[in-house]
Amino acid sequence: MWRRVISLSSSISSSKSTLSNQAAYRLKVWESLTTEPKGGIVSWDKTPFITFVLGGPGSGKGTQCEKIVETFGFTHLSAGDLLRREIASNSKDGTMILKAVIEGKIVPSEVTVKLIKKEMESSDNVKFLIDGFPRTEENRIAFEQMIGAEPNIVLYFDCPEKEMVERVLSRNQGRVDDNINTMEKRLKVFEALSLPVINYYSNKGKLHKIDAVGTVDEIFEQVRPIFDACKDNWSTTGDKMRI
Ligand SMILES: Nc1ncnc2c1ncn2[C@@H]1O[C@H](COP(=O)(O)OP(=O)(O)OP(=O)(O)O)[C@@H](O)[C@H]1O
Ligand SMILES: Nc1ccn([C@@H]2O[C@H](COP(=O)(O)O)[C@@H](O)[C@H]2O)c(=O)n1
Ligand SMILES: [Mg+2]
Repeated sequence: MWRRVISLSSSISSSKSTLSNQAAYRLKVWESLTTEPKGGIVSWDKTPFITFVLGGPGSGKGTQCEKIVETFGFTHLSAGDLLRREIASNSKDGTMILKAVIEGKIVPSEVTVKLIKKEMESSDNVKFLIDGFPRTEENRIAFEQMIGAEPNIVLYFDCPEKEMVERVLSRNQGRVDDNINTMEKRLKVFEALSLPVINYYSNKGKLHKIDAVGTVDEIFEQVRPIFDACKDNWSTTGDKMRI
Protein backbone atom coordinates (compact mmCIF):
# COMPACT_ATOMS: atom_id res chain seq x y z
CA MET A 1 0.00 0.00 0.00
CA TRP A 2 2.70 2.49 0.98
CA ARG A 3 4.63 1.78 -2.23
CA ARG A 4 1.56 2.99 -4.13
CA VAL A 5 1.63 6.20 -2.13
CA ILE A 6 5.30 6.77 -2.90
CA SER A 7 4.74 6.24 -6.63
CA LEU A 8 1.78 8.57 -6.33
CA SER A 9 4.08 11.38 -5.12
CA SER A 10 6.12 11.14 -8.33
CA SER A 11 3.03 11.20 -10.51
CA ILE A 12 1.60 14.22 -8.73
CA SER A 13 3.75 16.78 -10.53
CA SER A 14 2.77 15.56 -14.03
CA SER A 15 -0.95 15.58 -13.27
CA LYS A 16 -0.76 18.75 -11.18
CA SER A 17 -0.53 21.14 -14.10
CA THR A 18 -3.53 19.50 -15.85
CA LEU A 19 -5.65 19.78 -12.69
CA SER A 20 -4.50 23.38 -12.17
CA ASN A 21 -5.32 24.29 -15.78
CA GLN A 22 -8.82 22.83 -15.49
CA ALA A 23 -9.33 24.68 -12.22
CA ALA A 24 -8.03 27.95 -13.67
CA TYR A 25 -10.49 27.63 -16.55
CA ARG A 26 -13.42 26.98 -14.21
CA LEU A 27 -12.35 29.91 -12.05
CA LYS A 28 -12.27 32.24 -15.08
CA VAL A 29 -15.76 31.13 -16.10
CA TRP A 30 -16.97 31.61 -12.53
CA GLU A 31 -15.47 35.10 -12.28
CA SER A 32 -16.96 36.11 -15.63
CA LEU A 33 -20.40 35.07 -14.36
CA THR A 34 -20.11 36.71 -10.98
CA THR A 35 -19.63 40.44 -11.36
CA GLU A 36 -22.78 40.68 -9.22
CA PRO A 37 -23.25 38.56 -6.07
CA LYS A 38 -25.02 35.30 -6.94
CA GLY A 39 -28.22 34.36 -5.18
CA GLY A 40 -28.12 37.21 -2.66
CA ILE A 41 -25.98 37.71 0.40
CA VAL A 42 -26.73 36.31 3.83
CA SER A 43 -27.59 38.89 6.44
CA TRP A 44 -27.35 38.19 10.17
CA ASP A 45 -28.58 39.97 13.27
CA LYS A 46 -25.18 39.31 14.77
CA THR A 47 -21.86 39.26 12.98
CA PRO A 48 -20.94 35.62 12.35
CA PHE A 49 -17.64 34.09 13.41
CA ILE A 50 -16.54 31.83 10.58
CA THR A 51 -13.77 29.23 10.79
CA PHE A 52 -12.68 27.30 7.71
CA VAL A 53 -11.22 23.88 8.57
CA LEU A 54 -8.75 22.61 5.97
CA GLY A 55 -6.40 19.66 5.59
CA GLY A 56 -5.89 16.65 3.36
CA PRO A 57 -8.25 13.67 3.24
CA GLY A 58 -8.15 11.84 6.56
CA SER A 59 -6.10 14.51 8.33
CA GLY A 60 -8.64 14.56 11.19
CA LYS A 61 -10.76 17.63 10.37
CA GLY A 62 -14.09 16.05 11.30
CA THR A 63 -12.69 14.51 14.49
CA GLN A 64 -11.30 17.83 15.73
CA CYS A 65 -14.49 19.67 14.70
CA GLU A 66 -16.46 17.44 17.09
CA LYS A 67 -14.16 18.52 19.94
CA ILE A 68 -14.45 22.20 18.98
CA VAL A 69 -18.25 21.91 18.93
CA GLU A 70 -18.25 20.30 22.41
CA THR A 71 -15.86 22.83 23.92
CA PHE A 72 -16.73 26.09 22.18
CA GLY A 73 -20.33 25.64 20.97
CA PHE A 74 -19.79 26.03 17.24
CA THR A 75 -22.13 24.71 14.55
CA HIS A 76 -20.25 22.20 12.40
CA LEU A 77 -20.95 22.30 8.67
CA SER A 78 -19.00 19.63 6.80
CA ALA A 79 -19.13 20.31 3.05
CA GLY A 80 -18.56 16.59 2.41
CA ASP A 81 -21.42 15.61 4.73
CA LEU A 82 -23.76 18.11 3.05
CA LEU A 83 -22.86 16.66 -0.36
CA ARG A 84 -23.31 13.08 0.90
CA ARG A 85 -26.74 14.10 2.22
CA GLU A 86 -27.65 15.34 -1.26
CA ILE A 87 -26.58 12.01 -2.74
CA ALA A 88 -28.64 10.08 -0.18
CA SER A 89 -31.74 12.21 -0.76
CA ASN A 90 -31.70 11.54 -4.54
CA SER A 91 -31.80 15.28 -5.23
CA LYS A 92 -31.44 16.54 -8.80
CA ASP A 93 -27.67 16.99 -8.33
CA GLY A 94 -27.23 13.68 -6.49
CA THR A 95 -25.92 11.63 -9.40
CA MET A 96 -23.46 14.31 -10.50
CA ILE A 97 -22.21 14.69 -6.89
CA LEU A 98 -21.79 10.93 -6.44
CA LYS A 99 -19.71 10.74 -9.62
CA ALA A 100 -17.48 13.59 -8.44
CA VAL A 101 -17.02 12.04 -4.97
CA ILE A 102 -16.07 8.63 -6.40
CA GLU A 103 -13.59 10.34 -8.73
CA GLY A 104 -12.22 12.49 -5.91
CA LYS A 105 -13.18 15.56 -7.93
CA ILE A 106 -14.52 18.87 -6.66
CA VAL A 107 -18.22 19.53 -7.10
CA PRO A 108 -19.06 22.86 -8.83
CA SER A 109 -18.85 25.60 -6.23
CA GLU A 110 -22.33 26.95 -6.75
CA VAL A 111 -23.84 23.61 -5.64
CA THR A 112 -21.73 23.36 -2.47
CA VAL A 113 -22.05 27.00 -1.45
CA LYS A 114 -25.84 26.86 -1.85
CA LEU A 115 -25.93 23.95 0.63
CA ILE A 116 -23.68 25.77 3.10
CA LYS A 117 -25.69 28.96 2.71
CA LYS A 118 -28.96 27.20 3.46
CA GLU A 119 -27.53 25.76 6.68
CA MET A 120 -26.07 29.08 7.79
CA GLU A 121 -29.32 30.92 7.12
CA SER A 122 -31.40 28.45 9.09
CA SER A 123 -29.05 28.33 12.08
CA ASP A 124 -29.60 30.27 15.31
CA ASN A 125 -25.90 30.05 15.97
CA VAL A 126 -23.45 32.62 14.59
CA LYS A 127 -20.30 30.53 15.19
CA PHE A 128 -19.62 28.25 12.24
CA LEU A 129 -16.98 25.62 11.54
CA ILE A 130 -16.97 25.06 7.81
CA ASP A 131 -15.11 21.78 7.36
CA GLY A 132 -13.52 20.70 4.06
CA PHE A 133 -14.20 24.02 2.43
CA PRO A 134 -12.90 25.90 0.45
CA ARG A 135 -11.10 23.15 -1.46
CA THR A 136 -10.26 25.34 -4.47
CA GLU A 137 -9.84 29.01 -5.37
CA GLU A 138 -13.18 28.70 -7.16
CA ASN A 139 -14.80 27.51 -3.88
CA ARG A 140 -13.22 30.41 -2.01
CA ILE A 141 -14.41 33.08 -4.44
CA ALA A 142 -17.89 31.55 -4.71
CA PHE A 143 -18.26 31.71 -0.91
CA GLU A 144 -17.21 35.37 -0.84
CA GLN A 145 -19.64 36.16 -3.66
CA MET A 146 -22.64 34.16 -2.47
CA ILE A 147 -22.35 34.55 1.31
CA GLY A 148 -20.68 37.94 1.36
CA ALA A 149 -18.25 37.03 4.10
CA GLU A 150 -14.70 35.85 4.71
CA PRO A 151 -13.43 33.53 7.44
CA ASN A 152 -12.23 35.03 10.70
CA ILE A 153 -9.68 32.24 11.04
CA VAL A 154 -8.56 29.21 9.04
CA LEU A 155 -7.29 25.97 10.60
CA TYR A 156 -4.98 23.75 8.59
CA PHE A 157 -4.41 20.20 9.83
CA ASP A 158 -1.02 19.29 8.40
CA CYS A 159 -0.63 15.51 8.13
CA PRO A 160 1.84 13.30 6.21
CA GLU A 161 0.37 11.39 3.26
CA LYS A 162 1.25 8.01 4.73
CA GLU A 163 -0.75 8.76 7.90
CA MET A 164 -3.72 10.12 5.91
CA VAL A 165 -3.82 6.99 3.74
CA GLU A 166 -3.70 4.69 6.77
CA ARG A 167 -6.46 6.62 8.55
CA VAL A 168 -8.77 6.69 5.53
CA LEU A 169 -8.30 3.02 4.69
CA SER A 170 -9.16 2.01 8.25
CA ARG A 171 -12.01 4.51 8.74
CA ASN A 172 -14.71 1.91 8.20
CA GLN A 173 -17.68 4.26 7.83
CA GLY A 174 -18.83 2.87 4.48
CA ARG A 175 -17.79 5.94 2.49
CA VAL A 176 -17.61 5.32 -1.28
CA ASP A 177 -14.36 7.33 -1.46
CA ASP A 178 -12.51 5.40 1.27
CA ASN A 179 -10.49 3.21 -1.09
CA ILE A 180 -6.95 3.46 -2.42
CA ASN A 181 -7.98 4.49 -5.96
CA THR A 182 -10.10 7.45 -4.89
CA MET A 183 -7.58 8.34 -2.17
CA GLU A 184 -4.80 8.69 -4.75
CA LYS A 185 -6.99 11.09 -6.73
CA ARG A 186 -7.99 13.05 -3.63
CA LEU A 187 -4.36 13.52 -2.62
CA LYS A 188 -3.52 14.87 -6.09
CA VAL A 189 -6.46 17.27 -5.97
CA PHE A 190 -5.43 18.38 -2.48
CA GLU A 191 -1.90 19.20 -3.59
CA ALA A 192 -2.85 20.88 -6.87
CA LEU A 193 -6.00 22.78 -5.88
CA SER A 194 -6.31 23.02 -2.09
CA LEU A 195 -2.73 23.93 -1.11
CA PRO A 196 -2.98 27.21 -3.09
CA VAL A 197 -6.03 28.16 -0.98
CA ILE A 198 -4.09 27.34 2.19
CA ASN A 199 -1.22 29.56 0.96
CA TYR A 200 -3.71 32.33 0.20
CA TYR A 201 -4.90 32.40 3.82
CA SER A 202 -1.35 32.09 5.11
CA ASN A 203 -0.43 35.23 3.15
CA LYS A 204 -3.47 36.97 4.64
CA GLY A 205 -2.28 36.11 8.17
CA LYS A 206 -5.42 34.05 8.91
CA LEU A 207 -3.90 30.57 8.88
CA HIS A 208 -3.28 28.42 11.98
CA LYS A 209 -1.19 25.42 11.01
CA ILE A 210 -1.61 22.43 13.31
CA ASP A 211 0.57 19.34 13.43
CA ALA A 212 -2.05 16.64 12.87
CA VAL A 213 0.12 13.73 14.07
CA GLY A 214 -0.51 12.54 17.62
CA THR A 215 -3.50 11.49 19.65
CA VAL A 216 -6.82 13.25 19.15
CA ASP A 217 -6.42 14.93 22.56
CA GLU A 218 -2.83 16.03 21.86
CA ILE A 219 -3.96 17.66 18.63
CA PHE A 220 -6.88 19.35 20.34
CA GLU A 221 -4.44 20.92 22.83
CA GLN A 222 -2.98 22.82 19.86
CA VAL A 223 -6.46 23.84 18.73
CA ARG A 224 -7.86 24.98 22.09
CA PRO A 225 -5.65 28.10 22.57
CA ILE A 226 -6.54 29.34 19.08
CA PHE A 227 -10.22 29.55 20.06
CA ASP A 228 -9.51 30.74 23.61
CA ALA A 229 -7.74 33.71 22.04
CA CYS A 230 -10.73 34.49 19.80
CA LYS A 231 -13.48 34.39 22.43
CA ASP A 232 -13.83 38.18 22.62
CA ASN A 233 -14.33 38.40 18.85
CA TRP A 234 -17.42 36.22 18.74
CA SER A 235 -19.30 37.72 21.65
CA THR A 236 -19.70 41.11 20.00
CA THR A 237 -23.03 42.03 18.47
CA GLY A 238 -22.66 43.56 15.04
CA ASP A 239 -24.97 45.24 12.59
CA LYS A 240 -26.70 43.08 10.00
CA MET A 241 -23.81 42.01 7.85
CA ARG A 242 -23.79 43.12 4.23
CA ILE A 243 -20.61 43.23 2.23
N1 LIG B 1 -5.19 11.92 15.77
C1 LIG B 1 -5.66 10.81 15.22
N2 LIG B 1 -4.96 9.67 15.31
C2 LIG B 1 -5.42 8.52 14.75
N3 LIG B 1 -6.58 8.45 14.05
C3 LIG B 1 -7.30 9.56 13.93
C4 LIG B 1 -6.89 10.80 14.49
N4 LIG B 1 -7.82 11.73 14.19
C5 LIG B 1 -8.75 11.11 13.47
N5 LIG B 1 -8.45 9.80 13.32
C6 LIG B 1 -9.22 8.80 12.59
O1 LIG B 1 -8.85 8.94 11.20
C7 LIG B 1 -9.98 8.81 10.36
C8 LIG B 1 -10.14 10.12 9.56
O2 LIG B 1 -10.47 11.16 10.46
P1 LIG B 1 -11.54 12.27 10.04
O3 LIG B 1 -12.73 11.60 9.48
O4 LIG B 1 -11.71 13.16 11.21
O5 LIG B 1 -10.69 13.00 8.90
P2 LIG B 1 -11.15 14.12 7.86
O6 LIG B 1 -10.03 15.07 7.73
O7 LIG B 1 -12.48 14.66 8.23
O8 LIG B 1 -11.24 13.25 6.53
P3 LIG B 1 -12.08 13.53 5.19
O9 LIG B 1 -11.48 14.71 4.53
O10 LIG B 1 -11.86 12.29 4.38
O11 LIG B 1 -13.51 13.73 5.60
C9 LIG B 1 -11.17 8.50 11.26
O12 LIG B 1 -11.36 7.11 11.31
C10 LIG B 1 -10.72 9.02 12.64
O13 LIG B 1 -11.30 8.30 13.71
N1 LIG C 1 -15.73 21.71 -0.81
C1 LIG C 1 -15.91 20.41 -1.15
C2 LIG C 1 -15.86 19.39 -0.18
C3 LIG C 1 -16.02 18.10 -0.59
N2 LIG C 1 -16.24 17.81 -1.89
C4 LIG C 1 -16.40 16.41 -2.36
O1 LIG C 1 -16.74 15.54 -1.29
C5 LIG C 1 -15.69 14.59 -1.08
C6 LIG C 1 -15.56 14.25 0.38
O2 LIG C 1 -15.27 15.42 1.12
P1 LIG C 1 -14.78 15.36 2.65
O3 LIG C 1 -14.61 16.77 3.09
O4 LIG C 1 -15.81 14.64 3.43
O5 LIG C 1 -13.48 14.67 2.63
C7 LIG C 1 -14.46 15.23 -1.73
O6 LIG C 1 -13.45 14.33 -2.11
C8 LIG C 1 -15.11 15.88 -2.95
O7 LIG C 1 -15.40 14.93 -3.94
C9 LIG C 1 -16.29 18.83 -2.82
O8 LIG C 1 -16.48 18.59 -4.02
N3 LIG C 1 -16.13 20.12 -2.43
MG1 LIG D 1 -14.33 14.72 7.20
